[in-house]
Amino acid sequence: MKSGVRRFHEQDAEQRRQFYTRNFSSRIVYNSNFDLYTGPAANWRDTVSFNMAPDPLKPEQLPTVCGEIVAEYSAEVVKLGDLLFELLSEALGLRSNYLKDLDCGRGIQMVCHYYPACPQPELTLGATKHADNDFITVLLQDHIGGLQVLHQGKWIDVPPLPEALVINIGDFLQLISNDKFISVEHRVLANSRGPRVSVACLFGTYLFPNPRKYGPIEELLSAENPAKYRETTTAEYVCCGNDKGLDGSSTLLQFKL
Ligand SMILES: O=C(O)CCC(=O)C(=O)O
Ligand SMILES: [Fe+2]
Repeated sequence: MKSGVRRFHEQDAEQRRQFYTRNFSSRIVYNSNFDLYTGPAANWRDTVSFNMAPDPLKPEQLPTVCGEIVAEYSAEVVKLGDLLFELLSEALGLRSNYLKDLDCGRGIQMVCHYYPACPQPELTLGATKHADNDFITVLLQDHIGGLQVLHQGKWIDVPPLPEALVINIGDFLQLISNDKFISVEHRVLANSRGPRVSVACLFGTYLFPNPRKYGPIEELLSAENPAKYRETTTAEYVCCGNDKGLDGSSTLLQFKL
C-alpha cells in the first residue's frame, strides 16, 4: 500500500494532473493542503484521497499505478472497522452492534499523504495540530516517523512499528460518546530524510447522503452526565472543519452546549 502511494505521487505531473481538484465532494481528490486558502499556514505535504465506502471505486476508476492495491487495502480496512466498532461499543457498555447500527463504519475516506524531504524542517510542519473529523482513523505510516500525539500538554512521538496500524479516536466519536472517548490531537513533523508516506482511512459518512443527526448517545446520559454537545450531521461537522482549516483549534468547541 505504501509503495502504491509513493508510485502515485512520484509519477509525472501529467498523470497526476487529471486527479487535481479542490472540490471536496469529488470521489478522488488530489491537491496540496486542502486548506491552502483558509488555513493560517501551508504544510509540507501533498495528498490524494479516495472515497472507498460504502460504494467502493473500482480499480479501473482509480489511478493505474495504485488502483488494485487501493481497492484491496480499503476492503480490508472496512472489515477491520467492523471489529473495532464492536470493541468500542462494548467498551462503552453498549451492545456490540450499537456503533455499527449508527453507520459509524459505513463510509471511509482513504487519505494518502506524501511528505517530501524538507530542506529546513524546523521552519514548517508536515501536518499542523488537529484531531480528525471522523469516528475513528486507521493510520498506516512508513518507517520515517514524525507523527506525534499531544498527551498532558506534551508532544509525544509515535514511532513507526513495522506491520502496525495506529487507531485514532476522532471528534465525532468524542461527540457521540459525550466525552467518554476523547479524540487525539496529533501533528506530523517535517523531515529532511523523506519522502514520508502515510495512509489515513477516515471512518465517517461525509460523501454519501446521510441525514442522520448524531448527538450524545442517550444510553450514556444521566442527570449527573447531561449531553455536552448539540446534535449535528457528519456533513455539517466536516464542512465546519474544512472551512476552518488546520488552524490548531478544535472543531468540537463549536458544537458544545
Ligand atoms: O501522516 C500521518 O501520520 C497523519 C495524517 C493525519 O493526521 C491525517 O490524515 O489526518
Ligand atoms: Fe489526522
